[in-house]
Amino acid sequence: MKKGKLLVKGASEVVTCSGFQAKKGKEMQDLKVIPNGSVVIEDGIIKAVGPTEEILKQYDESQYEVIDATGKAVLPGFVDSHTHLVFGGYRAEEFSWRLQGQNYMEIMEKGGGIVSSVRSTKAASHDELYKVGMKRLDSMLSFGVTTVEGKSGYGLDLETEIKQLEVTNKVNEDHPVDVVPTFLGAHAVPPEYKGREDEFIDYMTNDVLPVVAERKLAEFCDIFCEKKVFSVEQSRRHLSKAKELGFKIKIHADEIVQLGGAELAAELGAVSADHLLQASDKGVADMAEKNVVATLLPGTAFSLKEDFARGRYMIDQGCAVALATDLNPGSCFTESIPLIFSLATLYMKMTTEETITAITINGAAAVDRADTIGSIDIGKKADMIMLEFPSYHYIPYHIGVSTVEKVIKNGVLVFDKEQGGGRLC
Ligand SMILES: N=CN[C@@H](CCC(=O)O)C(=O)O
Ligand SMILES: [Zn+2]
Repeated sequence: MKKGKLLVKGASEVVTCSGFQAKKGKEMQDLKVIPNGSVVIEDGIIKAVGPTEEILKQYDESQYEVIDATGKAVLPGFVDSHTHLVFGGYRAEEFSWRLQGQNYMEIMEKGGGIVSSVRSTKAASHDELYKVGMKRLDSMLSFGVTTVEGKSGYGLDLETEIKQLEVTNKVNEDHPVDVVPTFLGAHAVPPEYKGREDEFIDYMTNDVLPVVAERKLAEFCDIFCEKKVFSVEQSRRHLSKAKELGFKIKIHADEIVQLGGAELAAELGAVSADHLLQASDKGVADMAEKNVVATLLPGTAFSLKEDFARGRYMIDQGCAVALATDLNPGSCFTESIPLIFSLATLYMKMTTEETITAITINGAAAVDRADTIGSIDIGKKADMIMLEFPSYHYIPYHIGVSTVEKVIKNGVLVFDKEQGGGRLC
């Protein structure tokens, strides 16, 4: 009777990240590591975790399929809590323009940037978007990601926003990685609405948002609150309606200019505020007080050659910090978790422990799932990774390279470098 019963046995360390809510400030440092540990899984759920000796006394290993984790570290699956997963086309030329000195907003103002991806996403079929979405999820899985958030926002009209969200929901159904859908219809002002930003927000708020709610296509609503994009007042209006309709809230906040997005996130009870390169001291204090997860995206700052968000300061002020890739076709085209580890530890003054917390339990909190994923705790989904190495310290140490050997999703082995390194089901 082994079906659905898995024993991950004798890991040199089980990095549990134990907890059922976001870790704030100093709590981020404590990974609650069990040396020489084992994990018992039944029907996709963690049934027991503890020192191997104790687990083997309580559970008869002959009743389980066994993964031998001797000499390997086991951690919760990573949660990439901010991505623009489904988009059509690419913008490689913009990368070279940026190398030549043009900045992100200049490119956006001359018709490149987000609206360029809007054109390609409108032109792409459902099937084309599905294929690239699945491919990107495969890549994320290989880095140990078991849950991602995926935003729309390359439609900016009813039909294309719906198409993106339908594809997001479909890849969620078909791929082992879970995808949390977010509606980001207010991602940019389309050219036909230039100078009529309020009308566009009214359209998104009154005509598109209710359809997304009615069809249950997204769990979160997000907005790009930024100078020359959407003001704090427009963001407040749009997000307040979203809340009334039952969406949870995220905000692209204080990325390029200090506009007050962090403060707005706290005022509205957002689950997370993201980017935050320019967040004010008051914004940081407000987020800490109101338990808004500060989701930092160092890959984007790196790619845009901007100063990094003040991760160290935010943690010291008692914030819960999450880290994510921000995978998107413009400002940061990467699925690379190792890159995020390098940037957070080497450039943002975050410790390895804080970085792991930021991409496990705090990532889970950023998608409002800290009660079911993000840690190795009894009763949670068995989403786990096994490294090729004996300790979590190898993750940032092996610079830019994935240290993940195996990925277990809902109690099933779905990726194994030893079996070729592709998706197994
Ligand atoms: N800053 C706004 N939105 C995206 C970038 C989207 C794009 O450039 O296509 C972000 O989170 O970085
Ligand atoms: Zn984003």
